[in-house]
Order: sequence, then structure tokens, then C-alpha cells
Amino acid sequence: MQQSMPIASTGTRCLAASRMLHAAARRCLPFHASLVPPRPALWAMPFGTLAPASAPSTHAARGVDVRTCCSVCPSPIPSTPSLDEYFTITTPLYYVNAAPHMGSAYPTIAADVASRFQRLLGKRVRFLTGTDEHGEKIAAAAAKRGLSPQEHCDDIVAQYTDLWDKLDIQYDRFVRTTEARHAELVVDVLSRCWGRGDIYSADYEGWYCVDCEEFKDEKEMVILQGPDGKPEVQPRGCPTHRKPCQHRKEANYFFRLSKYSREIEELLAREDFVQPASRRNELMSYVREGLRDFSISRAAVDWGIRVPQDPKHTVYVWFDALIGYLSGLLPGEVPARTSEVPVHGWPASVHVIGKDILRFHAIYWPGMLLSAGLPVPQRVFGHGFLTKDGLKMGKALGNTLDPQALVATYGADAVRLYFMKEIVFGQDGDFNEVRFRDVVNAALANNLGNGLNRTLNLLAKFHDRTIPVDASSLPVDLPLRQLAAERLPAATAAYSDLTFHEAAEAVLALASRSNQYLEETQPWTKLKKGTDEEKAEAAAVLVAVLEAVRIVAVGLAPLTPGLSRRILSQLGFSDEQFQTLTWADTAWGGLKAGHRTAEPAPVFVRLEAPGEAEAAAEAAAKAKAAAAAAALKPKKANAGEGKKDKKKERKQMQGQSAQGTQAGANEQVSQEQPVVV
Ligand SMILES: Nc1ncnc2c1ncn2[C@@H]1O[C@H](COP(=O)(O)OP(=O)(O)OP(=O)(O)O)[C@@H](O)[C@H]1O
Repeated sequence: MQQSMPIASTGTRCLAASRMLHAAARRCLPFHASLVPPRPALWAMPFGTLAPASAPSTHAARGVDVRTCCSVCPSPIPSTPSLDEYFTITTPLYYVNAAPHMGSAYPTIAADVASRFQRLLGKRVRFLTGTDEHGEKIAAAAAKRGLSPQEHCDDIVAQYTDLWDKLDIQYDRFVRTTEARHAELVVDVLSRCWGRGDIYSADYEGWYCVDCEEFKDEKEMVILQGPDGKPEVQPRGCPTHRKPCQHRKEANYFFRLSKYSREIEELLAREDFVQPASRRNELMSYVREGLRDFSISRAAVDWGIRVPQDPKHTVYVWFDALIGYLSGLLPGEVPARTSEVPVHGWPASVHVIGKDILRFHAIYWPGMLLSAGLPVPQRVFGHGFLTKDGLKMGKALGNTLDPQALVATYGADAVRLYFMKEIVFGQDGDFNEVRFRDVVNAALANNLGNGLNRTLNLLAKFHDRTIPVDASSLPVDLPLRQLAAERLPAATAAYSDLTFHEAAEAVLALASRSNQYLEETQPWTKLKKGTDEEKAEAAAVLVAVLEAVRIVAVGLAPLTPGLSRRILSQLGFSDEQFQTLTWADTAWGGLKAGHRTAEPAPVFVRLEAPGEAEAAAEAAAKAKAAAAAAALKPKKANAGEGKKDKKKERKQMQGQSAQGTQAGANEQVSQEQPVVV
């Protein structure tokens, strides 16, 4: 554990240093020297600015490792490679008061999509997710279940990791705030803030929302309606949780947030710090009204990290949880020290969070980081709410949608695509299951899956599953090639901006156009009866469609990784090739003459309502039995027979192979798919 210095001496040393800013501090501690006004905003400094190689440092002069020599007087922060090489993204650290719901899955899917895209770009991605496990709400939830808080947390965390696996979430690190290393880092950060004179003891009185774990300003509280529509006796309530707030008076330790008002205001003035931009104004006016210090300890809460300077207190759950973004980045083998943080992917490129916790991330958190001598995150994205009857879906209200059931019924790709495509990231959105099936079927089953299957069947029938010409040899003004050149850059920009619905639309437009192109050109006719020239033209159409679908598969890989893998497998690419894709693979020209595709099989099974799926399966089984019975009867010459055969043949040529029914089978399709190397 980190040593805890007596408060007085800690404060004295730092205070002394800051009084001597122009003299000794400048000589001895570059960190303190950085406080000498005028100074540029810390977030504007590139890595290494806090500890320029040329800066005089007594630490360095003494030959001491600057990262570990001093935790009380903050040591200089070592530099890391360029920020451009990194992409560090975080989800909220979810509060484990109850099982995850669709609202918990939503930002995690978004962060996964963003990080998969950045990996394709070749960035060194750190995707951090995890859980916030301390505080009175957790202790109460555990007691209600007759479990110890730790047992309760372990159980809920297992539900999160299981859900992330089922949703195909490829995180790099799952942080838990009950980890010993996390506690060590919290103590270290707290000691730094203490050392800066930013922590003091005071009484506080106010209205507390236990569900938010936050004191509320009276003016933001809402009048709650009683069951008969009349205001309740206790009229003050939390605007998010619609529950009464408790009036509390406590002696706590406070963080001097007000000291960082100017820096935070400057930070918010930066256009790209808080996104979407519409959320910035709200925060700006909150800051302009004057930032108040916030309490960072609780005397009455046992389930938390002890404040080493006063062990009667535990660290306030928000001060504790935010530091999870730092402890989660530290690899197991390095000491859990603040000075290690910037060499392991900090600052975050983006924190993805809900709009409910924007104030903590865009105001309190930067204040804490500035005090601890760390860079602030580059971007904070406050997404909207999934709602039910106009209210935020949440664990506290219990009005949730179960993502486990949704994935079990429809598969991960469908869930991922729907929420990213249909709800503008940043705005609120409602869920409707019928619409969900319609949207996903239109995009993935009809346009993409069916189009691919039809084309592959034609290729199998007329070209022995072999690509006849290089896709790169097709004319640059070919409609599909032109559209790909236009839409893929749009998708690149949209993924970078976290406007996922635009990315999905840009890529899917190519899938839809491919299907249309197939209808327009009708290659099956020419392939069957055409001249040599016409046959060559039709072959080129097949290549163009398959190449477009290949590009769609790469372009959709961040959104629907399972489906993309299945498509590429159908196109004859190995699993290894899928694992090593890059965004450059969205360029036209990947399919080469002589390349063999796989035996055609559906890549996406149409979604149907659970009951309908069973009914359809039953009907299919009956039809099969009837066909088998009919086959046993002696055949009669029949004029209609030839026609039927023709129809059947045409259908086969168009590749309209019977697609299965239930979407759960989509995952199975992927497992059963032969991978052609
Ligand atoms: N309805 C929702 N829509 C979108 N995101 C949500 C929703 N509910 C929770 N989240 C995400 O989870 C984050 C908060 O995590 P937390 O574990 O506190 O969830 P919660 O369900 O809101 O909890 P509670 O209902 O107890 O307040 C939010 O900032 C947001 O990113």
C-alpha cells in the first residue's frame, strides 16, 4: 500500500513549494514550476510538456526514477509516445446495484464499435470498461439479497462480463473498483490532491439522491407527483430517478473544485471537449454560476476505501470510481502510482458516458486531474437515454429491457446494429421490437445476406465458385465502384466522430445499391443464354457485386463483427485474414481473378418474433414431410411440371436459398461455416 503522510507535513511541503514558485520550486520540481503564471492550460500541453527532457529536476539530478521518488510533492509526469498513436476509450464504470440492462449495454456497444474501428485504422487501442462497486447503494443492495457486499459485487460483475461476451464486446481491460490496486491508486491520487492543499474538512448540508450518490442543487430538483397526481408531501426529488432526495448534514472532506474554475471554464470553451456540442452550453452556464467545492468522503458509509489521513471516513464513491479510469489502464506488473498513468495510455481519447453523469466527467474529473498533475481527457461524449414511456430506462426505476433475452433471441449483430443505426448517438431513443426486426431484416437479411447469397450461387453455377477477373480491372466509373469511393470516406469520418448511425447508413447504402444493381443487370439471363461478350459482362457484374459486398463486410466490421466474419468467410477469406483486416481493405480491388469462394450458405437468418419463428419452423417441417410423401407417389406427366421446374431453377440461379428462421441460428451459421483458406 501507498504510505500515508501526516496531513500537516504533506500540506506544508506542498504549500511551501507553491510559495516559492519563482525560485526553488522552478529549480527543483518541474511540476510546481508549471504552476507559475502565466501558464498554458495543462490539457493543451502535449505529452512530455509537464516534464520536458531539458527541465532541471533534482529528482533526475539525484539519479532517482522520477516516476517513483515522490508521491507527496507530485513528481514530474514522464512523457509517452504521440497521442496520435493511441486510442484510449472508456465506458462508464457501471454501478453494480443490479444486473446490467440495455442501457448499460448501449454505451458499451458504442465504445466497442469505436475501438474496433480505431484498431482497423492501426491505432494502439485501449478499451476500458468495468464496474463501480463501492457506496451505500451497493451495501444496501447486497444486504437486501442477504449477501456480503463483495459477494454481491462478484455476482453482478459476472453478469456484466457474460453479457459483454455475448454482445461481442472486445475490451482490453475490465476494471473493478474493489481491486486492491485500484484502492492503492485512489490513495495516491488523494494524497497528491491533499498535498496540493486541495482537500479540507467542513460541514455540509443539502439534499442527497442515493441513486445518483450525489447532493442535488435545490433548483435542479423536481416536484414529484403523488399517486393521485398531487405533489407528494416530500416534494423535492431527483430529476433522473424521480424519487425523493434525503436531507443530510455531514462533516466531510471537501475537494477545492472552485480553485480550478478558470481552467475548467477554458476547457469547456474548447469545442471538441464535450460532445455533442449541445450539451456544452448547459455545463458552461453551470460553471459560470460559480463552481462549488464537493465532498469527497463519507463518515457514515463503511463499504468504501478508507481515507488514510482520517480512517473514520471512506472515499466518496464518485471520487473513487473516476480514478478507475486510471487504475484500469495500469498493467498488473507496474506499481499503482499516479506517475505511471501517462505512460500507459492516459489521457483518454474519449470517455463515453450518459448525459446523466456529464457533470462528473467534464467538471469534477478535470478538477481532480489538474490537482493530481495529470492531463485531462481529450473528449467526453455524453450520449442520450434509452427510454421507456418517456422515462430513462434504469436499474433504480426497474423499467429496463433485458439485453440477455434480446441477444438470445436475435443474436449480437442484430442488437448491435439496431441500437447504433437507429438511435442517433447523443439523442434519446425508444425501443420497439417490431421496428427492431424490420430495420435489421431490411438491412442485413434482405439487402446484404440475400444479395450475397444470390450472387454466390450464380458464381458457383457458372464459374465454379471462382472469381473470373480482378475487381481492380473493372471501370472506375462503374456505379458500385463509384459509390464505394464516395460512401466509405463518409463512413470513416462518421466512425471517427462517433456518429454511428451515419457510418451504418453510409456502408449499408452500398449493400442496397448492390442488390439493386443485380436486379437492373439481371446477370443470370446473360450467363445462361448470352453471347461470349454478354457472358463476360455478366461475370463482371458478379465480381462487382461481390467486391462491393466485401467492402461492406469490412466497413461493417466495427458494427457487426460476427456477420462481417461470416460474409468474408463466404467470400473465401480465412479467419486469420479476418483478424488481420485493416481499414485500407475498404479500398476497391480486394477480389482477384482465380480466388475461390466458399460453398454458398446464408450469412444472416431473417429475424422473426419468437412465436412466429416456431410457427414457421413447424410449417417448414410439414411442407418437407408433404414433399417427401409426394416424392414417393408415382410421377405423372404434367404440362405444368416443366414450368415449375423452370421456376425452381430460376429461383436457384438467383440464389434465393431458403434462409432459416430463427435469428439465434445466426451465430450457429458462423460456427458451421467452412472457412476456405
Ligand atoms: N436508459 C439508459 N439509456 C442509455 N444509457 C444508459 C441508460 N441507463 C444507464 N445508461 C448508461 O449507464 C451509465 C450509468 O450507469 P449506472 O450503472 O449508474 O446505470 P443506471 O441504470 O443508470 O443506474 P440507476 O438506474 O441505478 O441510476 C449512464 O451514464 C449511461 O451511460
